[in-house]
Amino acid sequence: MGSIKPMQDVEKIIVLDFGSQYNQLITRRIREFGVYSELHEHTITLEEMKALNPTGIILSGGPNSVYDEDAFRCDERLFDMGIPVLGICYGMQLLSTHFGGRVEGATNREYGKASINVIDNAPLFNGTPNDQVVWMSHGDKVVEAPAGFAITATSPSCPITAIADEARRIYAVQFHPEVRHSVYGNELLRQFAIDICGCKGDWTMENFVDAQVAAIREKVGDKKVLLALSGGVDSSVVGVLIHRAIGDQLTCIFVDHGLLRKDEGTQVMETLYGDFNMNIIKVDAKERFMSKLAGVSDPEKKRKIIGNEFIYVFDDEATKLDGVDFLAQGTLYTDVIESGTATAQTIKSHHNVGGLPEDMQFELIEPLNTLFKDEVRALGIELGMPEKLVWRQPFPGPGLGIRVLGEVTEDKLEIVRESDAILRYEIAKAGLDRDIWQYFTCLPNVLSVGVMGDERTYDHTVVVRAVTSIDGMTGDWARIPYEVLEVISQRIVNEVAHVNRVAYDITSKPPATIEWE
Ligand SMILES: Nc1ncnc2c1ncn2[C@@H]1O[C@H](COP(=O)(O)OP(=O)(O)OP(=O)(O)O)[C@@H](O)[C@H]1O
Ligand SMILES: O=c1[nH]c(=O)c2[nH+]cn([C@@H]3O[C@H](COP(=O)(O)O)[C@@H](O)[C@H]3O)c2[nH]1
Ligand SMILES: NC(=O)CC[C@H](N)C(=O)O
Ligand SMILES: [Mg+2]
Repeated sequence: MGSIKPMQDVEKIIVLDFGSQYNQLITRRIREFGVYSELHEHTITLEEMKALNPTGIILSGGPNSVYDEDAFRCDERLFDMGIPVLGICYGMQLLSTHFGGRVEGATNREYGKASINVIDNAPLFNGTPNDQVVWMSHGDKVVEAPAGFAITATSPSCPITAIADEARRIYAVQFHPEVRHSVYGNELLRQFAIDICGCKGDWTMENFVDAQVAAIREKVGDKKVLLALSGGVDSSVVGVLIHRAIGDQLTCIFVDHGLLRKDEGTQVMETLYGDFNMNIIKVDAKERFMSKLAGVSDPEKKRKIIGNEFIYVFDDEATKLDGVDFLAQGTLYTDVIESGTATAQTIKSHHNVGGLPEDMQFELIEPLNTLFKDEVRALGIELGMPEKLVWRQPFPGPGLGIRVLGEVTEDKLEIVRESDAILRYEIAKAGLDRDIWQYFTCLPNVLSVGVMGDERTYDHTVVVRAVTSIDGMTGDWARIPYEVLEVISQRIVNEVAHVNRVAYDITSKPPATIEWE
């Protein structure tokens, strides 16, 4: 995952991805207490793992049963590296069978909170009570612990809840410590990283900046880098980071694809020119994007067309500059996971990951692709960036192209652009812009009957979407006060032509996603 391996010399825990929905939470919980952690595919080889120089390894949960023919496995030599290993759920079942234990399908699936009993002085559970509540999500279970392993926790429904081989420093738990419902889960992960692996816990965003700057310098040498700069948080942070590393070898390209919000093109250029001393080129690519999108209504097709066209624009700019080998993007971990990986299903193809053309010539530099949005914001503050930029709400690369549902036309874009501008104005006026994670309007392409000035209308519905979230992975609909909603609705219907109805989306993520396409 990712093209740059910057953190060679930093103490770190590697999490192997066996497809659990929660595996990304493991890495971020560990980073939260000062130990760098990254997620890697379970197919990683011993040689690749050694190159990462990990201090400990965690095997994540996953949907497979260990005895399935095509169940995900890992390079078994990883167990002989002599560094501590922690198996979680599927990870426990996998390492148990590897060491000669036995796993069976349980008669009942166990899903939700469970009370477990920990033996006295059990490693991993140090300092936590013997009776504790954890969060389980499994169908199979270990029914015979492997030789050399002690059973360190039990529960009525899962007698072998945790095991440990202290001599080999191999540990496993059937429950999910990374999920907040496991009351002492964080403690357990901390014990593993700090006490068992011996990490110092002194990793900070400052170390991250230093390591990334050094790695970017080494990788780029005297070549040139193009940065896809949107004016959003992620690519601006990448811009400052790369500029710190290689100065004028960096050129930023801001693409106006005709799918930007009202006045965004001019605002981005003013802010970025004003605040940073970087080379920025604005490319007017409206015609080429709109002509490629004409007649296309399938959301995944639209995303891929937009992702491809971005790269073709960068290609054209690169040939003008000569000697550009690298393309930098502000890709986050969320973009990677939602676009689908070897183990995770594609939810939607983010233009900058799943939407890239197969014949792309550039080598990618994506220093943020292991981080979550809130971590990137912390990084922006660490880099001394202005708060107004760091706290900007996210805006997706495909822009209004995925907020006009179905075919994108100029008329429909205009409705979204104008209604979105009203929404943003009113949210800021009500002082809610920092509390709500993301807020926008979209056009579902639904016409309905209304009455305006005694006349029948048959016009568009605009949907207001506003969510609270920490990292965009999950979210809840924002409880905007009725008075504010009322003003928003009135203004949109009165001021935006061809709108006679405003609806408010009250769905959380999951089951919905934040954007409608
Ligand atoms: N209009 C654009 N011009 C150039 N690059 C873009 C544009 N829109 C998106 N990108 C590239 O795609 C990446 C992903 O977009 P995304 O919206 O997730 O990040 P961002 O715009 O940097 O931050 P934010 O999430 O705050 O909007 C960006 O980091 C940037 O590299
Ligand atoms: O740069 C981007 N390119 C994309 O293709 C893309 N799709 C969704 N998003 C943003 O990602 C976050 C999660 O969105 P969803 O809940 O809709 O999947 C939200 O913040 C979305 O706005 C994108 N950002
Ligand atoms: N969450 C998990 O890792 C589940 C592991 C395995 N699929 C089971 O059902 O037991
Ligand atoms: Mg953006």
